[in-house]
Amino acid sequence: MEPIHVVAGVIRDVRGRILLARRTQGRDLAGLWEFPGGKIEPGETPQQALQRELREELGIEATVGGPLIAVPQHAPKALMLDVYEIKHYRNAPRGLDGQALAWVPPEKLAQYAMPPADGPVVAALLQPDRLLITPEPVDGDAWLRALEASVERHGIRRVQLRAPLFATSHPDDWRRLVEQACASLRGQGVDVWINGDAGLAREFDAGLHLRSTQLSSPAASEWSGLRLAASCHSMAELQVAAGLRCDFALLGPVKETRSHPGVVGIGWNMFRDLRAQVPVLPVYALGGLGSADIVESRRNGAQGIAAISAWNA
Ligand SMILES: Nc1nc2c([nH]c(=O)n2[C@H]2C[C@H](O)[C@@H](COP(=O)(O)OP(=O)(O)OP(=O)(O)O)O2)c(=O)[nH]1
Ligand SMILES: [Mg+2]
Repeated sequence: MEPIHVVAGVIRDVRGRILLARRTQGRDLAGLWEFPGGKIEPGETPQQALQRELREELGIEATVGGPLIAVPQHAPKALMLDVYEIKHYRNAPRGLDGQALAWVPPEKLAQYAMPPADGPVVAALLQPDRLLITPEPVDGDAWLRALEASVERHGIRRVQLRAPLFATSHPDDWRRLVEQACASLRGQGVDVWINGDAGLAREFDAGLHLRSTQLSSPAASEWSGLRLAASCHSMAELQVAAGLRCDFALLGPVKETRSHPGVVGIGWNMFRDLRAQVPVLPVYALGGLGSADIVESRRNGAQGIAAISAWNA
């Protein structure tokens, strides 16, 4: 069955607060808060449908801006939640269907109970659209300098420290590099994640990025109290990541990568289908992708892209 195409708008006031509407009684998802909008009718473009919905529900005349994210959802209802920024609007929004309205500071959005497909929308508004994954160090000091330069130059706000080979062969050197990287990246305002090692994540107060192999036998007690993220290659792994309440997951490879020549990617259609099985969870696309792919990733329901080599320069 074709998914229902729903359009919704991110409407802001002069203080940067975002408008949520509460679904009225007697409809599905009653009582939950949502971005104002509704179903596209035959013959309408998404922009036309959104203008109409905002006029009907709020009494505003809106100019629809750029797309934010299109979240595919498989169950309980097959739908595509297609969200746009609203650039300008005339008139003050009113709840014309009797729905309650709330102007919510972005950092408080998570306090409102929303439908599952809104999880990735809120994440798209609040969390970085790029995740830098470090390469293996050859020379530790050069690795650290290159990491700092890359973060600075490309405005990166989320980093995964990953070097499975070096961490195994030089554990003490790796620990020292992680300590230094955590200190300096935090000074640059970066959200830091450590690959695989719960002890280091705890010691340096970073998030723990789980390898896909760690998802097959989750060590929930060892990970308790840590922020978690996970690398996934299948629906089963994504479901474990969602069950662990990971902040986000990585899914790929979407395209063939330099590090794995000959391994064919899953492509965007498969990415979208897998992503649709795990509402709520923000998912970065990984594998052969760079900044130029962010817009396409968002059209396929991704938080953005993760890459080892895209921002090394
Ligand atoms: N508008 C909106 N709908 C959402 C959001 N998240 C989410 O899962 N949905 C779902 C709920 C519904 O199943 C569907 C929207 O359908 P709806 O019933 O509100 O559609 P509508 O405004 O055209 O109203 P109706 O006349 O058909 O009742 O999308 C969201 O943030 N905003
Ligand atoms: Mg509606």
